[in-house]
Amino acid sequence: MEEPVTGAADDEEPTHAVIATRGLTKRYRGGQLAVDGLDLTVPAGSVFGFLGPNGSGKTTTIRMLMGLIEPTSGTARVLGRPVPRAARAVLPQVGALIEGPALYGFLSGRDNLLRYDAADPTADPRTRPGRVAAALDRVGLTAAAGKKAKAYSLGMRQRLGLAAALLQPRRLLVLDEPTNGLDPQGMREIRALVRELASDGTTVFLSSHLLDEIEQVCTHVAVMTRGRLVTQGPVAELAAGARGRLVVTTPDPADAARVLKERGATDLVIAGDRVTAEPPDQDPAEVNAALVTAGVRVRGFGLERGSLEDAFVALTGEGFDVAG
Ligand SMILES: Nc1ncnc2c1ncn2[C@@H]1O[C@H](COP(=O)(O)OP(=O)(O)OP(=O)(O)O)[C@@H](O)[C@H]1O
Repeated sequence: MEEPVTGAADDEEPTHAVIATRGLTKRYRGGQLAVDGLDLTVPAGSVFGFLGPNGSGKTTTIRMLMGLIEPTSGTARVLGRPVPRAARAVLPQVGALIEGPALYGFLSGRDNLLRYDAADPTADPRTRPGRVAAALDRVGLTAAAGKKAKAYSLGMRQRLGLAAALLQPRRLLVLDEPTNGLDPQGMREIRALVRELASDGTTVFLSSHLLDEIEQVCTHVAVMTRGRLVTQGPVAELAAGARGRLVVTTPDPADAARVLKERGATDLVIAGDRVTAEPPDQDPAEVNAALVTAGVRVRGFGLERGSLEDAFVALTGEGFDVAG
């Protein structure tokens, strides 16, 4: 019954991967290819952002990882075990917040958690009140614990959902769009909470369609578009990869491009009086001097700061706020 953790197929698996998928694919019955050959590697201890516009396949992936739907093909491992096959063994170690928490509005926040905890057959009833109090404290809801959940703001509901996910110690938290629909204050609270949880060593996998959210809280990112993985890796590396495009503004763009090319700049683009390029590996001051020496009239010279957004646009060739 138990799947061996090691085996031929595991040899290539990075030992610290908390989530690893290989060729994971989901085609829905209607024919929609929602996830297409996904190879995802989520390192232990990371705050991993799963970034993509609406309809890019994030929720479908998460549902496969949580054993809620079967992949059409490919494999997925969570905490080293195959899902959905070993889902029952794995999922108790995973806290999940998917598509908003299911709460009873007529019950208080505390009573919701007590009910939640009671539904877990492994949870000792004698230690229940302590567990619930600790979870409420963790998400900052102690003062509001006696209020009915229907009187909670959306942000408070999300926090209560997180508290439910945190009743047991978890090695992995999976959060599907945890700040969706929240006001800026609610977003800040959830982000702070995610950072705090991660600092305790819990791996957090969160999906988002918000670039700046990923930049603010995540150590790693995978970028999805139309069911396909475009790239994945540390956020800093990705943003750095997009950094430092050279921008020269000049009435002599053709001459500028020639000089830049001679100096080793690549990927030159001329647009009106703007020449942009991947800068050569030398002091920008030298490049500027070379332009001036060659008689190029330089109005502006600089290196653009790269962002994850630049990386995304460069990788996908599209703006970010596109639907489906
Ligand atoms: N149950 C389903 N049956 C058929 N198609 C589906 C189903 N669920 C999702 N899809 C389609 O699969 C694609 C991926 O959807 P998915 O919900 O995984 O994307 P997403 O990135 O999570 O987007 P969102 O943020 O809008 O939820 C979309 O084109 C969607 O219309």
